[in-house]
Amino acid sequence: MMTGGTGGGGVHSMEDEMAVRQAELRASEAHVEALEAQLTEKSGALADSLAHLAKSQSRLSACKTQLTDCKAQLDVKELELTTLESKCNTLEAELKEKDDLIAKQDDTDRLLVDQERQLKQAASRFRDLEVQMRQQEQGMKEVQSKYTAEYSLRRELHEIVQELRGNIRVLCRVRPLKPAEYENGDESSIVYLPEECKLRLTKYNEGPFADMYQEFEFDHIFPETSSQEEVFAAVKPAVQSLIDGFNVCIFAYGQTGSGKTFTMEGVDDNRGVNYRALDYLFDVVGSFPPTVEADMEISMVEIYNETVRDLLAERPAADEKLQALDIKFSVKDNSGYVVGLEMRNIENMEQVEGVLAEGHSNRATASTRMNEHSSRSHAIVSVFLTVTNKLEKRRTVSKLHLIDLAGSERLSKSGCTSDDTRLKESQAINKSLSALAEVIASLQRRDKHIPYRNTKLTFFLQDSLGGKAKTLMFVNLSPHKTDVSESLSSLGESPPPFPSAGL
Ligand SMILES: Nc1ncnc2c1ncn2[C@@H]1O[C@H](COP(=O)(O)OP(=O)(O)OP(=O)(O)O)[C@@H](O)[C@H]1O
Repeated sequence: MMTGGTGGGGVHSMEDEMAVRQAELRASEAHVEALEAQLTEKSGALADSLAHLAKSQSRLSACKTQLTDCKAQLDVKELELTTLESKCNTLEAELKEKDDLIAKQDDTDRLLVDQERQLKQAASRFRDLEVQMRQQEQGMKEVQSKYTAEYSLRRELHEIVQELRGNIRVLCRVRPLKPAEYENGDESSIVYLPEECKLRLTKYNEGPFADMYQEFEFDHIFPETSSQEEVFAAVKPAVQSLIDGFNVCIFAYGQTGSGKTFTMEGVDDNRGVNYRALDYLFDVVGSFPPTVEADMEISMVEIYNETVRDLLAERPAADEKLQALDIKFSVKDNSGYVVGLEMRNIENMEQVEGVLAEGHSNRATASTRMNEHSSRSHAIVSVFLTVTNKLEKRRTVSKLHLIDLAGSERLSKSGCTSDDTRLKESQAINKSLSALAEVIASLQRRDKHIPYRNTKLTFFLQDSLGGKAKTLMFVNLSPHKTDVSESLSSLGESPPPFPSAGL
């Protein structure tokens, strides 16, 4: 642009400046071009870089996928590894168990070898023992046959002796006077023994008939001084008969207080027939050879007023009476038997003591007046013996009845007839004692019919009275003068027709 003052010179400077500016423009354009060229270059480079990046990213993503796959595979492998490890552990444990088993098996094998060796030794020892046993068996057979021969001989001899003596033996035992009977120093006894088996009973002590006496004969008489041992010695053969297979009855008969219970049971420190018989039985049975076996059972009954009571039965209540039992007939034994009778197995004297004590205590509880009751009832202890000879395959069963009879006093003595209980008791006792006497008498007469069934006592004892059975009767006597009537009565005689002088 031209200004007024300067004319032509301002155009030039403007042209110059324009030229400068153009030159600058051109330079700038050239620079822009250069920059553009650079930009294009850079853009190309960037595009390359981007393409490279895209490639790299795609490679990365492929790598990542690969990595995920690898990881998944790794997990699977890890799982497999864990399973394998656990399998490995199990196998290791199994292996250890197998090792232990093998070790044990080795021990067992060693033990087996050892046991085999021991077994061989035992077998050889067994063979030796067998030989020894056969020899001993042979020896034993010889001993057994000797024993059997000796036993039969002894049995035969015993039988002959018993037959000579008779199957019913009557023995008399006189008890000593009791201190209370020594009246005013009077120690005289009405019993005198002129001979071993003869007894003389003084009927009157003084006065016109002082010399009167009556004599009685027995198979044996035991005077006042006889001991329980001496009495048992006479009973032993009867007990032996039991072992030989015969039934045996041992009775004690006599008035109350004449010594029946003392003879049969005895006292604590001086036992009687019952205990001594059982003691003897255990001795004999204990000496049997091993081929002979014995089994013993015991029962205990009481017969009171024709009622049988089992003294070993369980009492319904502590203070109640024992139940009455029935006697029925057994065709097999041809005898009466008590239905439901309690039998106790006995193997030694301690058991016997226990059973008999139990029976006595039952008898005592059953009565309010024990002493009177026991005098007025029959007590029967029965022993059942079974002997089995295993070699001879023979078995014998025999019974021993030990009977403490009720007091035999006559009605007039036993009390006033107005007492109903006493009267009934006396009648029952009289009935059974006379039935027993009748049975024994008919046996001695060898009657065809023996009246066993008349009373419970004879019915119960049927198979042990008569036939081959042995009976032993003790007649117990009091030596005191006030008992003379009863003593005569016990001996089967009528009492003196009038009161004895001095009594
Ligand atoms: N041989 C004897 N030696 C010594 N004492 C005896 C003898 N016999 C009997 N006694 C005694 O005489 C008393 C009566 O005897 P025991 O009781 O045996 O008579 P019992 O006939 O059985 O009488 P019960 O019929 O009343 O039972 C008892 O004290 C008893 O100890």
